Amino acid sequence: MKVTVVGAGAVGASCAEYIAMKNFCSEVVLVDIKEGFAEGKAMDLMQTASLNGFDTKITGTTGDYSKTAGSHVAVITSGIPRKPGMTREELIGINAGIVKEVTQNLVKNSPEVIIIVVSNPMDTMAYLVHKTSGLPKHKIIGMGGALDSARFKYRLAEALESPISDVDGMVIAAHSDTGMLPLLSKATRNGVPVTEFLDEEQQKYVIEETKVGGATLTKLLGTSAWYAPGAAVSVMVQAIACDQKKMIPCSLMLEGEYGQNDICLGVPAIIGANGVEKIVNVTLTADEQLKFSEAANAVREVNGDLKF
Ligand SMILES: NC(=O)C1=CN([C@@H]2O[C@H](COP(=O)(O)OP(=O)(O)OC[C@H]3O[C@@H](n4cnc5c(N)ncnc54)[C@H](O)[C@@H]3O)[C@@H](O)[C@H]2O)C=CC1
Ligand SMILES: O=C([O-])CC(=O)C(=O)O
Repeated sequence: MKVTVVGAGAVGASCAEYIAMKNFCSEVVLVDIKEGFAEGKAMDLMQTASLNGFDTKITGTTGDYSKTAGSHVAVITSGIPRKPGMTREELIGINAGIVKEVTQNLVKNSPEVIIIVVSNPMDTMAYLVHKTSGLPKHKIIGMGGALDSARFKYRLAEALESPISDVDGMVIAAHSDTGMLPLLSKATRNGVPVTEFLDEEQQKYVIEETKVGGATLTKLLGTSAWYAPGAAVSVMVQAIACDQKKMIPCSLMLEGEYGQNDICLGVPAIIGANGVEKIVNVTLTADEQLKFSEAANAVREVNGDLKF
């Protein structure tokens, strides 16, 4: 299994590192536009192989897409990250052009590829890939929900004063500060609804901190996060590589599901060898359904700024 990661920056390199350390792929190719950068990151990572015990071969290239030919999966992390005080949506002007060009190069060299979109604003970038790649819809997957759900579980465990492995939960809708929808009604601690343990104030705290999880880290770091984003991508790539049929919330093109059409939004899906095997329809409360629709309206407005 060959995986290409475009963008050898913070998220791309973290993603390549987690994929290699989990040892399920034969080859990872890093691509960047900055001269020598991907080659350098690949060499540095390869020099951890004997220390960390993996056999995945990692190579790097400055923009030579012929080296990516025959990739089963490609991850797009190229583009600029936000700075403190910015929204993800403000990145559209620069990132849309980059994502479009990268997508064309990837598909030209790997016509059968499955693309995982990471660059922000992610739901809109995933939509752009649908409109410009010519790939079938089950082969385009936006990464947001896997990361946001991990942050939700972190905040739930904090409020519950429990180990993270005791909690389960999922975030759907948009990968944005206001459009994320942590499904508190379905979150559990060892099968027991978390609402039985947390009072209203604690529930509100968990939801609000989850939604601004990326902004909180951006303020602390001066740029956006990379460890959890890289780990989230590696889980998605592994689900495809190992045909795990794992249920992961991902940003997918909706055609009637959750009452939406012609938009990419986070919904739970079964991820396996074919990419998206199935979108899972979860029953939402009336309030959750309303919030999902509001998130859709906001993403649709951002999508309106795209030029194809
Ligand atoms: N969907 C999600 O959950 C997350 C999305 N992100 C997004 O991922 C993107 C990358 O973030 P970082 O890695 O922190 O940024 P970074 O600046 O560390 O890395 C981006 C890399 O992309 C490269 N690049 C730019 N144009 C390129 C092109 N045309 N071809 C190939 N490479 C190109 C740059 O040279 C740079 O090395 C940002 O848009 C960020 O907002 C970040 C974290 C989570
Ligand atoms: O916050 C950002 O800009 C990067 C991102 O999407 C995340 O970490 O969730």
